[in-house]
Amino acid sequence: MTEIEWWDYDDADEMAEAVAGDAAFVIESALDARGQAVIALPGGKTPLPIYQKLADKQLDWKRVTIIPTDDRLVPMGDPLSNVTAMAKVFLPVKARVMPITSEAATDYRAAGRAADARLQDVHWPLDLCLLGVGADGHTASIFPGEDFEEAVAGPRERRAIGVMPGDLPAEAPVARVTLTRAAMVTARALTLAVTGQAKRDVIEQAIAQGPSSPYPIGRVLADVELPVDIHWSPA
Ligand SMILES: O=C1O[C@H](COP(=O)(O)O)[C@@H](O)[C@H](O)[C@H]1O
Repeated sequence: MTEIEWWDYDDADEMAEAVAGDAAFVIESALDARGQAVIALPGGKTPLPIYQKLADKQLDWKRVTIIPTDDRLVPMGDPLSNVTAMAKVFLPVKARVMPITSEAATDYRAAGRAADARLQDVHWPLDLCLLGVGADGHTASIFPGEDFEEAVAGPRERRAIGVMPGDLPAEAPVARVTLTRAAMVTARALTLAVTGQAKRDVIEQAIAQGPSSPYPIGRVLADVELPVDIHWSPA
């Protein structure tokens, strides 16, 4: 059973400050130990204040690689592109922001294979994997649907796959590329940052269901070997 600790905050700004502080500590430790750090950050809207507070930290950003936990198959620059949002904040501080999608891929599965190949060049495991959660219980871009089992229980060495959500989410109704569960849970630090009571209810239910949870976040968090921190604020 996974050891999970909840951290509650009054608001999203307070949560962002704490999560950015923890992430900076992890990055600093990796830089001290290895001279480089590799972290995965979630997309969507919730982490935007965290990006900014993290980028404001005095770190040797040139030696930090940032990859999205997942991305939508849209052109670079599109408002739905997770890596574009990260690049806007972290390129000015000179971090290496690495896309996991490319416009050249012919279909979502090919895009997933290309991402997996590209990620073989990155130092592994991740120093930090920060995850978000959707109101429907998806995390990164692991959704119920035909690619679900492959994403949560595929070969351990596979780092990324292409995914077509069974029900396309209204806020971003497109195919995706996502890190696999294996790539995420082998990170040296695994952390979630979420807002809102509805998401908290879904996560608590998913954790209680354990490995048989129909929610992606439940499958990802079941039987994780390292302790997991969940940062939460009401809005
Ligand atoms: O589609 C996605 O959604 C989740 C949740 O996003 P949020 O805006 O509700 O915080 C996100 O974690 C994931 O990376 C993203 O691609």
